[in-house]
Amino acid sequence: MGKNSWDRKINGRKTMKIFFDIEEIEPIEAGTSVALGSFDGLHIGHIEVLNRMKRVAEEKDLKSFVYTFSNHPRELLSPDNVPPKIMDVEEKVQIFTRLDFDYLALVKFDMAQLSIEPEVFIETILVKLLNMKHLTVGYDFHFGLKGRGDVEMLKAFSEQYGYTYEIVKPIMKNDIRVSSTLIRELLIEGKIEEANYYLGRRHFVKGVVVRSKGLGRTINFATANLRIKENISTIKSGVYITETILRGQKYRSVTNVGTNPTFNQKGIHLETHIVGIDRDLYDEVIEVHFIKRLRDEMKFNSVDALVEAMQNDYRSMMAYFDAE
Ligand SMILES: Cc1cc2nc3c(=O)[nH]c(=O)nc-3n(C[C@H](O)[C@H](O)[C@H](O)COP(=O)(O)O)c2cc1C
Ligand SMILES: Nc1ncnc2c1ncn2[C@@H]1O[C@H](COP(=O)(O)OP(=O)(O)O)[C@@H](O)[C@H]1O
Repeated sequence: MGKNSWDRKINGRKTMKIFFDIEEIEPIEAGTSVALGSFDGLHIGHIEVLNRMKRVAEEKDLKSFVYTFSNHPRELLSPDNVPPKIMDVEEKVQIFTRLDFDYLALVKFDMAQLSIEPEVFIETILVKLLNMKHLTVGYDFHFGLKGRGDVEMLKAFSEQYGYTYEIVKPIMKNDIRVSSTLIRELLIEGKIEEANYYLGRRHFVKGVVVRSKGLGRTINFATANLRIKENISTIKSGVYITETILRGQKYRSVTNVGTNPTFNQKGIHLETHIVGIDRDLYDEVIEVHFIKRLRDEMKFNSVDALVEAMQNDYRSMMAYFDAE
């Protein structure tokens, strides 16, 4: 196994092999059914592409292969206009692992990827390296130098290189085209229920619990603080009803995303109070799943007023779950 690749194991069963670098990809004798895309957010449109790719892999006895990126191509293309990420590599890996493919390549989108001629990408990466026999992509996928590669080019080369293809049409819901941009906007506006609807699942943030100032315990409201992650700022500040997964168990929780203005703090962070937990969680990994937004984060005049508001949030959260 290469230095950067992982073998994911679930219940001892070997499942998905992950490559973090093109150099790590090994020859795949059996041939592959490939899904190609950025897949930020992994919404219902992406899931459709991935499911169709997997179905063909099963039908044609090919290996299922997801080729995606660990960063957004726009970080190189237009650094001043990089969309906030819906999810980072940690969350992507989490969902891909659940979907269970044979191979996942999380390629860093660098100068080499940016400057590759699309025809060369098809020949050297898809055909030669991945031994691609079938390709599934979304209707608007672009690749290679200046984004010149598109579905028409992929179709045009299929006969010469001996692969079949399927182009997946946009998924529509309520006359709205589901896209990463749509979901990003909904999260930024705090419309979590709508975002979840188009994601086909609950938006979540996964991370390590870090030590903070220890104020939570002094107000009898311990909160697990996540290590700062870039994609936290994609969610509008405020208080949310959430469900937290810790060591595979689900817990009710109430979460604040914001800067804690009452304590004049800086920088956006995410902290959650988990029901039924009364122990140290430092260094543990938790997943916070967003369900409903309760209110804006506010600057209170006193700690007492803040505590009262937090107790109110707690009661709203408990009432929500009791009614479920
Ligand atoms: C449910 C909930 C609601 C919160 N609402 C606010 C708020 O409106 N304004 C604010 O300044 N901080 C808010 N906070 C953050 C608290 O100020 C924070 O939990 C406290 O400062 C303890 O921080 P520490 O864990 O970093 O010690 C909220 C936290 C929770 C869990
Ligand atoms: N119910 C709970 N929800 C969240 N964290 C809890 C809970 N009970 C205990 N903890 C632990 O207490 C810590 C939070 O206490 P707090 O005083 O807010 O400290 P800090 O400022 O370091 O976050 C969490 O990181 C976790 O280790």
